[in-house]
Amino acid sequence: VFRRRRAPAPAARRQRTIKIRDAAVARRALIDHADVFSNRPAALFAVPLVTGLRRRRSDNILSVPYGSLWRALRCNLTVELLHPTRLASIEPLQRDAVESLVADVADRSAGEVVVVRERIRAAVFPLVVRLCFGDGLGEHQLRELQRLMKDFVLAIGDANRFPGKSWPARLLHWTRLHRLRAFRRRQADYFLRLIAARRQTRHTDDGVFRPYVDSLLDLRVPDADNTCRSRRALTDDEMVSLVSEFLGAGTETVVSCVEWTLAHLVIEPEAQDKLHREVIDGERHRVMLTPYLRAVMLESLRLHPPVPLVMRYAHAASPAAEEMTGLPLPAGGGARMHFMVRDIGRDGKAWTEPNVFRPERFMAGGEAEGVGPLPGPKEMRMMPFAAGRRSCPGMGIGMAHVGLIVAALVREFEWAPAAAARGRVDLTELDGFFKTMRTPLRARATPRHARPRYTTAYQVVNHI
Ligand code: HEM
Repeated sequence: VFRRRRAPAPAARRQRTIKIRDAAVARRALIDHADVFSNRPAALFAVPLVTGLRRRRSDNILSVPYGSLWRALRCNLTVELLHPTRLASIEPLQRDAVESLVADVADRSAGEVVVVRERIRAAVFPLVVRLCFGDGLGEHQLRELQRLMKDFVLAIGDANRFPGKSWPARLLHWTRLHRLRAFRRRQADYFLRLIAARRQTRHTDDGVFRPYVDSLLDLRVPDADNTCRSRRALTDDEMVSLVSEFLGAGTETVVSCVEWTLAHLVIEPEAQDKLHREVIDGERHRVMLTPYLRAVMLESLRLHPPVPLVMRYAHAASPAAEEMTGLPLPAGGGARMHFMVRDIGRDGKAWTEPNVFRPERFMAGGEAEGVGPLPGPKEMRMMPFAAGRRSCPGMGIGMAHVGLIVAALVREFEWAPAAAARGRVDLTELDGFFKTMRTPLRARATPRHARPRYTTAYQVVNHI
């Protein structure tokens, strides 16, 4: 029996993954050597399977290589929607979402168990859809969008488990492949129909803010030669990927962060009481992001960053990369860098009792006084929104959404574990597309007032 020997993989194709758990090393790479560490690996997910395209990258901000196209897309999102000066115009939409959430929970009979994740998603998703498409989508369209986004997350998971991209694998699993591609077509068709409708109506909309899709329709990005000499409109594929990214990133990160935060407040009634007192007091002074609320959110993000792993691709040719990691990178091959966000936030060398939920560490006089959601100019202790040029542009709006929701839920209800859980909350993490709770949080919400007081007069634009 003859078996052909396998030729060793050429050096240029061999890739090595380096895991980084040290905040100082991560800071040096992502901030000091940003030129080297501003690209993600080409195949973040099994993109060709999900997109059905003969491309290795998707077309969204997260995936495009560092360069003029990325700059144009990111700048558009930031300037048009996420910049702190835009938060004031988004506030009425946030308030609608919070009011509908409070009404939704209050509608349940006192003491009824609430599956927290489902209720939060039901309030946040319509908000994100309004930010994306503006007003005017009906209940039916909203439900269809929600179903597509749920299927999208499942499709990514399925594609990542796909047994290979070779032709035999494709033939053997053609039904799965067919399903994935059909899904992508369905998603694209539906998004493009909504985008086309928006193209017709956007000039007659006198809303206070400009939805994301309007800005994408007007955007002109650098042409294929990657210089800024000629510009073009976005393709349909790009529009679909960007809308999908906006709906997914804008919803699931916030849902995950609120669920984890509430889980800790359910376990620790003293922290919940303290937060309740402070929220009431803050309301009197028309301040939303009070110090303890901010501390609770940061502590939750430190322990449970919704994106637990940040990936980068560093080219081998760079001496900076070698110097930074202290590891010889494979000649010609480059290396994948995995920045372990969750491990950095729980590093025993940087944090006392790192696995304990203790918001006080972020308060005045605490060990992490002055630490914020993004790394400071000199020191980095945690990175829930990553760091450097490709850090999260949605940090401000994400923190504002989470803060408003947590404040309203604690102001209106007293939260306790579901009786069936015998007072226990399972904090086991599930590694998926985002880091979520393995068992969705189920809690009892007892109204604190005879009738919920939905309307608030917060100033959202507030020191995040
Ligand atoms: C609590 C909320 C959020 C958290 C914890 C979070 C976290 C992150 C992290 C860690 C990254 C970096 C990923 C990497 O480098 O591989 C990221 C990137 C990104 N996030 Fe967020 N995010 C949140 C909310 C949002 C929101 C609300 C939006 C938009 C509406 C958003 C849009 C994006 C985009 C477009 C990127 C890619 C940036 C780039 O490559 O330049 N995120 N986010």
